Amino acid sequence: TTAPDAGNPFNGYTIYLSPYYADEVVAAAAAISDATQKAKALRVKDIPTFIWFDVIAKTPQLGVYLADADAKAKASGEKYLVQIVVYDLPDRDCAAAASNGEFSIINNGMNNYRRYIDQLVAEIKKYPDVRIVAVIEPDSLANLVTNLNVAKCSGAQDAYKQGTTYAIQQLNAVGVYMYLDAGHAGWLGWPANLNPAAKLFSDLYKAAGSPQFVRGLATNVANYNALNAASPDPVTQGNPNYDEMHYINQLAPQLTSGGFPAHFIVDQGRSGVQGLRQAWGDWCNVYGAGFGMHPTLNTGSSLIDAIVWIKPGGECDGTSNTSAARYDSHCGIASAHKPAPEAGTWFQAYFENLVKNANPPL
Ligand SMILES: O=[N+]([O-])c1ccc(O[C@@H]2O[C@H](CO)[C@@H](O[C@@H]3O[C@H](CO)[C@@H](O[C@@H]4O[C@H](CO)[C@@H](O)[C@H](O)[C@H]4O)[C@H](O)[C@H]3O)[C@H](O)[C@H]2O)cc1
Ligand SMILES: [Mg+2]
Repeated sequence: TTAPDAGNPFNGYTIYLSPYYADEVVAAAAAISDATQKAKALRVKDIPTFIWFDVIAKTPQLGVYLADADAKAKASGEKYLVQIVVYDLPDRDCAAAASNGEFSIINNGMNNYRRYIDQLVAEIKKYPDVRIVAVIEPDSLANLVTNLNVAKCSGAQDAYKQGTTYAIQQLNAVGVYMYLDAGHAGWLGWPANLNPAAKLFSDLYKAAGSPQFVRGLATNVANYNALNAASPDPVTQGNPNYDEMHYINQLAPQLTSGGFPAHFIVDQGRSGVQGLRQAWGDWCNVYGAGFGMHPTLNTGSSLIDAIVWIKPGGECDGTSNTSAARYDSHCGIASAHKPAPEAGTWFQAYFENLVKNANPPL
């Protein structure tokens, strides 16, 4: 694979359903006694989400999924696309505690990260007929825009830049279509953050050699913002970019003029209900959230390739156990659903609420 297809990489492709998430959903539905809710829950297993590679031990599993997608493609005559999240930088999630990862900079982190990327690439090379869309490193570059005052983030600055650069260059060489994580309207969408964000993204993109398969940015990953809010959520007060569409419309021209003609994908997996948060910065297991707009290419904007579900609804954002090593206070606040298990593990009560509160209804 030398050059990307022009236009929207999702066009004409069948999205591969994560068996991992489907299994979680089937088990969750089995635990729901109400017949109506159980039926609604089961519908979620047929909605495509992104598969998160949050530990190096999961990298061989990518080959299993690619082989499965390849077989399904050959059996059906359809073209298959697998959605993944690359998420294993050393000193990960530097401004929070809930999703701290396995690698640390001081403990050979950069070598371990390159090994992680190399192992993903080795699996990808085996299945050239399966298209891959990858979200690159949620919460990494966004933290370099707003949190250099946090020691762990300023200490991780070089690692995040070198790591994401290595990732996009290596994945570009094997034809993976990529969207860099770009926080959300309530993070980088504040007017004061827009230009610094655009500069960081376009500088990194150009320094990496403008990799052709880097299609643009992913927004609202694991967050709750509306794509198009009917009216501004009160917590957005002070920010004219009160939803993802406003954020994208303001950011895109700054990226283009910076030499990065970006398109976007927007996570709506947990955006069905607005007006839930006490503060816009509340990000952990926000209570009352619902599954949102279903994945579609009918986005209403030429800037947005697809509405997607990136954070798999029902997988926890972080533990509420105050004595846990990865306890983050954001998971203990009023708007956080408690008690909550460790980040990434199944949060049954939360999933049941996502089903109940889904908008559009399941
Ligand atoms: O009135 N004004 O003019 C004005 C101007 C600027 C203001 O400051 C802005 O305030 C914003 C909050 O409103 C801050 O945004 C929050 O930043 C946090 C990281 O620091 C993010 O947390 C991450 O969330 C991820 C999931 O999204 C988690 O996976 C991850 O673990 C977790 O760490 C929150 O989402 C995000 O909402 C901005 O930094 C800050 O610059 C405020 C007012
Ligand atoms: Mg997180």
